[in-house]
Amino acid sequence: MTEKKNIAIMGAGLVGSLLSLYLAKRGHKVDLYERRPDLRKLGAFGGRSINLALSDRGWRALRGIGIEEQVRKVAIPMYGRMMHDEQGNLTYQPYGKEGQAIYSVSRAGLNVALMDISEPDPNITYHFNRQLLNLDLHTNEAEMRNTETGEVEKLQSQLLFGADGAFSMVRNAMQKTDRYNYSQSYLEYGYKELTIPAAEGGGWLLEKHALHIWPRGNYMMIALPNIDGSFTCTLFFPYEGALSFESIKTDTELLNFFLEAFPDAVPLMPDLAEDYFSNPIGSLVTVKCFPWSYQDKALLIGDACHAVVPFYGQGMNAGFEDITVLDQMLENFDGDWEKLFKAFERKRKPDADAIADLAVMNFIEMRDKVADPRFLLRKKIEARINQQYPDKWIPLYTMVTFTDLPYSYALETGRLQDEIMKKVMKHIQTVEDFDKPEVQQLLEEQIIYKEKLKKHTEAQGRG
Ligand SMILES: Cc1cc2nc3c(=O)[nH]c(=O)nc-3n(C[C@H](O)[C@H](O)[C@H](O)COP(=O)(O)OP(=O)(O)OC[C@H]3O[C@@H](n4cnc5c(N)ncnc54)[C@H](O)[C@@H]3O)c2cc1C
Ligand SMILES: NC(=O)C1=CN([C@@H]2O[C@H](COP(=O)(O)OP(=O)(O)OC[C@H]3O[C@@H](n4cnc5c(N)ncnc54)[C@H](OP(=O)(O)O)[C@@H]3O)[C@@H](O)[C@H]2O)C=CC1
Ligand SMILES: Nc1ccccc1C(=O)C[C@H](N)C(=O)O
Repeated sequence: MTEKKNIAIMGAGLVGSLLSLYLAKRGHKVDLYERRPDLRKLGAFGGRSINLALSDRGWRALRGIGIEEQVRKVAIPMYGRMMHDEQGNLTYQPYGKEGQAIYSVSRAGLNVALMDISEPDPNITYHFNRQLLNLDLHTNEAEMRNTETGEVEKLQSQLLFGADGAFSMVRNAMQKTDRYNYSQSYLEYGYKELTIPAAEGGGWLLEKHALHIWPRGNYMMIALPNIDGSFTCTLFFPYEGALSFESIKTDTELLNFFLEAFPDAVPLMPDLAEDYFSNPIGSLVTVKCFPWSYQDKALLIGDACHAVVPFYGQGMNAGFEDITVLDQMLENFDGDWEKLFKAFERKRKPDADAIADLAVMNFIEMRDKVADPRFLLRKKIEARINQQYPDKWIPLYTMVTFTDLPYSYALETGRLQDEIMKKVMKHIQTVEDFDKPEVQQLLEEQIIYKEKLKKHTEAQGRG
């Protein structure tokens, strides 16, 4: 039996709260330190409703701790994308096969559910209003500020997890160690959250089982449904330039821009100007770093070691998958934490890098390509290929969203499939063209080639 540890988790966000349950399940004593106040005492979570898309990787981690069904009750399935053009015309693209969906959940609601389920565990203690200021990695001595009193306290733990998000202080401490690799890259875009309220008397003003997109080439707005009937909209917009956060300064400029760009949304957004001018602009950053651990003392997890831009809706899902992977490794654990941390970071780093790249690629798909009929035709053709070769061809979006195939495998296979799709699409003008003998023959050849390449790569990997 391995020794039970006193573990400190910095950050009681989505990943920290879920991680506490997995560690306590194995008998460890867990203390969580969160710089914000207890969300549950803020009443309606500060008034704003911000949601996230939860998909298979996230569900798997919730299932592992027995909380899947509870979350499903308040999750809204979104079966596809609903595109809105400049005239208000709608086009629909399913995410996967019938029944496959990504689920809109309230960020605060999920965090609260995780806290509510973990707090009664005698091995788990939450400490709110405690901000990590400094960490000495050699001793694991942390300097914590009580944000209510301003007092600074010292804290000692045997093991420490950094689940403190994209701007992690635990990572900050690691960055000061020898030969530490770190990069951060900001997009020239920011985001602003806006609202479409519920219909009078209740209900949703747009189709509730879809993720809505207003793709406009250089920028876009999206909307995800909430259970109270409202939608949270997010405008992804350049910081600077002719049409940008910088260029829109007055209510009139804002309304004129929205009437031109999103005319069908304007009548649904009575608080547009108030939301727009009072809500902050969020920045969009990719953070890559390595290693993720320090000796047998500390490990980063979630956004703290791999913050990705939100366009694939995978940031939290990837963080939750970190926990599933770590838990699998703990199953055969021999008590050597340093070895475990090293194995974990080696396994997850290529996948974290892959989802970071995929997320940037999906921004271009969402803001631009989805408005192109050729792109939508291509998606239909890919669905037909998947039907015809179910075990040889899985669309990239499906691999990322509806399977637990490693993100790095999905990225690599997706690139190969993209090459093949380009060749196939040269022969296709309508869905019916898919059945033409020349298309079928080309596809057959390409699938054989792809399978050979896969076997070759696998053999190399083994060698
Ligand atoms: C606009 C937007 C949309 C997104 N949409 C999706 C989506 O649809 N699907 C998806 O899977 N992901 C999405 N994400 C990503 C997702 O929000 C993150 O991946 C996820 O929140 C990461 O969880 P985490 O617990 O690692 O970090 P966080 O949720 O940031 O939690 C970190 C916690 O640590 C606390 N903390 C920070 N510093 C300190 C400190 N010094 N001391 C103590 N505590 C500290 C913070 O207060 C916070 O509570 C989106 C992100 C953005 C910005
Ligand atoms: N990958 C991405 O592009 C982004 C990811 N996220 C992730 O979303 C989750 C929650 O988002 P949310 O609650 O809105 O988080 P916030 O945007 O509120 O960020 C939390 C805190 O981080 C600090 N912070 C914010 N932006 C920066 C910055 N550019 N540089 C340094 N510090 C910054 C701020 O602290 P202070 O006030 O003390 O300065 C802020 O209060 C987090 O996981 C975060 O990791 C959030 C934004 C972008
Ligand atoms: N949750 C998000 C937040 C911001 C931007 C995109 C999403 C998505 O989920 C996009 C979805 N995966 C899509 O490809 O249509």
